[in-house]
Amino acid sequence: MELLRIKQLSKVYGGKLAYRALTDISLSIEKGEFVGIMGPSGSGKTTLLQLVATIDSPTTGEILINGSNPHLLGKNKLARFRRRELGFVFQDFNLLNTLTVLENIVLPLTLDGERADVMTKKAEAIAEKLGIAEVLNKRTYEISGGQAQRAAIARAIIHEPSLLCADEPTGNLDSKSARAVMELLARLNAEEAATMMLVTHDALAASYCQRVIFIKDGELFNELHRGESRQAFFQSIIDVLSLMGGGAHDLSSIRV
Ligand SMILES: Nc1ncnc2c1ncn2[C@@H]1O[C@H](COP(=O)(O)OP(=O)(O)OP(=O)(O)O)[C@@H](O)[C@H]1O
Repeated sequence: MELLRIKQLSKVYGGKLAYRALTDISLSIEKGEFVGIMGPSGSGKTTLLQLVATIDSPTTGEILINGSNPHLLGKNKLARFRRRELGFVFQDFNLLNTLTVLENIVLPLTLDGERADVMTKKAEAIAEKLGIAEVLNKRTYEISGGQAQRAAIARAIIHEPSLLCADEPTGNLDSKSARAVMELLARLNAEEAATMMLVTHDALAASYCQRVIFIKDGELFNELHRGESRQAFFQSIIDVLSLMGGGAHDLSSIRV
């Protein structure tokens, strides 16, 4: 079943000098798929994710999530759609540092008026699964980057969104924590059938996806499907990146 369909999407940023960031992108993502978006710096990856995440709106073209176009919703309905149907994970975690880890994780449910005991139970179950049960009562500045990103992932999935949007989720992590976060996302994808769209410039992170879509200068460039081996997939990703001139040379020595 198709979860996301993007039809002839284009984005032109306004301002004194108009800039065409995306041109005529069409693609679809099946329910339960884990898809990576890669491309050189400035190719339009974040723009694409922000349009899908309804953070920004397209200049032309259409985005359908579960068959409906969120960009046609009014302000209040859009806010509710975003809160219920989407989950977000960012490079800098975006946790609120005045709150505990537990309070951060239950935030999406708080906004929807869920009962406190129900929220705590859900948060504890998720924290257990994500290996952060022991830091639930800590403040966000008392935990490691890897734990912070796992807390952000817990917050992003606690309301079981239709689509998890992640923008460089491993960008601020050391390689060991980055790998742990990617293994976690892959496990959530496999076990919970969570649909995920991940923007990254990190070939190792992308190798955990089932499919990687490459964009260059705002246009679709190529697409790779993962076979049996993640290591072989990683190598194919590196090959496409170097074909694109994506600065893959500094990645080729990474251990996979
Ligand atoms: N709000 C904006 N106004 C004008 N131009 C923008 C805006 N946001 C992004 N751009 C431009 O659009 C292009 C695509 O940007 P985008 O952030 O989507 O690229 P990216 O592939 O995510 O890059 P990176 O890997 O460096 O994060 C860039 O040239 C950028 O300068």
